Amino acid sequence: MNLLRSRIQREIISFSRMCFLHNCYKRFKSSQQWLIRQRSDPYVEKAKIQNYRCRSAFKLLEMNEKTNILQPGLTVIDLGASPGSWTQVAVQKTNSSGVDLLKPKGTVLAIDKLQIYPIEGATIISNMDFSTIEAHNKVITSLNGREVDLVLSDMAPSASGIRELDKDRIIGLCYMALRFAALVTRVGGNFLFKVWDGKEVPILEMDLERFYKNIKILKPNASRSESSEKFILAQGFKGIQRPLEGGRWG
Ligand SMILES: C[S@@+](CC[C@H](N)C(=O)[O-])C[C@H]1O[C@@H](n2cnc3c(N)ncnc32)[C@H](O)[C@@H]1O
Repeated sequence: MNLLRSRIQREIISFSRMCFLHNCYKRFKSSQQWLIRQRSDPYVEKAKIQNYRCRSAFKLLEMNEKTNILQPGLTVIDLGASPGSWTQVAVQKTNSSGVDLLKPKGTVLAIDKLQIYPIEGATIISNMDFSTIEAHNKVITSLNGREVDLVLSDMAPSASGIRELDKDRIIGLCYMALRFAALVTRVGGNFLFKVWDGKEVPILEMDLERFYKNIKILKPNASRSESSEKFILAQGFKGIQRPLEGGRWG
């Protein structure tokens, strides 16, 4: 009996070792592929040259080129902003330059659960998980009563390796961003956010139609074709009844 038990224990240990080694190999392989892809990616090089913190800047630049959602003078919130390339683009586009010099300055507020190093012209809220009430209150306080023209969300959960679970998690982040956008956006304002395509996306699009006049799906060239990532632009916020101070609704 004892012999059998120790044999089973040995088998379990060697199986665990095999799984551990297999996982190490998978991680090594995927980090090698990541390195190769980064080296041959023209957007990585362009981001370095143009001083953007990462290649994602070109996704927003391209989507803005098509839709003109970023204009001088706008108030913009950037959710899941670290390392900060979308915030850099938002600051550039909402602040006047050249012929727009007479237009008012924009306001950009960026938040992430990770560190965001300072970006001139933006208010940064680092190391704060947006799924907490404290984070929502902090953003609302920083807005100082100003209504928001545009909410951006490039938030993405850390990959668990289980695709369906990750897709569900990003949908959770999208609904959280939508609820917040509905609280702070002015009537007519816009909401641009990232999803990973999946069975929940059509339901999300239907929910968006209750709050926004126009829904567009965008897949910029800078978004890798093999990625299920796509962006949804919801335009023309219809407005909701918001709670007044003291808990009444108005
Ligand atoms: C793809 S990155 C954003 C890149 C950014 N748009 C840029 O251009 O630099 C996704 C970010 O979402 C953030 N994120 C995910 N869940 C979050 C949460 N609950 N609260 C705040 N940030 C979150 C991650 O920390 C990560 O930095």
